[in-house]
Amino acid sequence: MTAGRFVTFEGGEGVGKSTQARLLAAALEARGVNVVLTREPGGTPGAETIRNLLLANEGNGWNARAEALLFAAARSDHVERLIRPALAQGHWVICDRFIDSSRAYQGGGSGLEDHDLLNLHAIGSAGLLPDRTILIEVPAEVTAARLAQRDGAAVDRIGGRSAEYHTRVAQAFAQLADAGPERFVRVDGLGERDAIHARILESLVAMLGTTP
Ligand SMILES: Nc1ncnc2c1ncn2[C@@H]1O[C@H](COP(=O)(O)OP(=O)(O)OP(=O)(O)O)[C@@H](O)[C@H]1O
Ligand SMILES: Cc1cn([C@H]2C[C@H](O)[C@@H](COP(=O)(O)O)O2)c(=O)[nH]c1=O
Repeated sequence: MTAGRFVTFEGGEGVGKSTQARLLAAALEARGVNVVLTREPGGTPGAETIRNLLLANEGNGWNARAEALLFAAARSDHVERLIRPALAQGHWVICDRFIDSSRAYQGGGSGLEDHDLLNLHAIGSAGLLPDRTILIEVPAEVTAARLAQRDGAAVDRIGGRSAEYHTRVAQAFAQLADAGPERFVRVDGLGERDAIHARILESLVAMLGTTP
């Protein structure tokens, strides 16, 4: 049996990651590919519990290092119990956020060092990296309107941070993509959902071994 493929979606809040992850999963399943669609933080019962600890607005929250440790712990459980077994069975794993979110949010946004975050990932998840990472980029004023329509006034602990914080996150994502063109694909998330989906599928043709 061939090993599966691991594709992640990254980007700021409301850029369309979940929408595009679902469209990609459906397109792959229609081609007969076994797909596991999952998300971070979360994807296993333990990691979903940690998600609630991280994102709930109740309580005092976490300092940046504690936050990074909690994301790494959630990821460790997710990788060990869901992602690696699925890949070993030849499934494609499509994950809505992964290690690059820690590098962009806890690194770019909160100021932790990239090598420290990669060390945590080495300890927690043996450094597993995706085969392909789709970075979706949308201007902040557009995502603000989308999120207002989707969530109203509700924001979680990290989504509710300042505009400056989220600008640093977006810049960090762009820098990661520029530094890793062999893994990252940068996708313009403006426009029709289906047109964006078509561009993403096109970028995965070589991995699929067929035309889109
Ligand atoms: N291309 C698009 N054009 C307009 N609206 C879109 C587009 N793609 C997604 N949306 C809408 O924007 C909102 C955010 O999309 P989605 O939930 O997929 O983003 P996300 O990046 O996963 O967000 P978050 O990080 O907050 O979970 C949703 O209401 C979705 O229906
Ligand atoms: C994996 C991961 C996530 N985050 C942040 C990014 C978002 O604000 C939330 C997740 O919410 P979503 O609606 O599911 O996108 O968590 C982070 O800061 N660091 C991470 O590693």
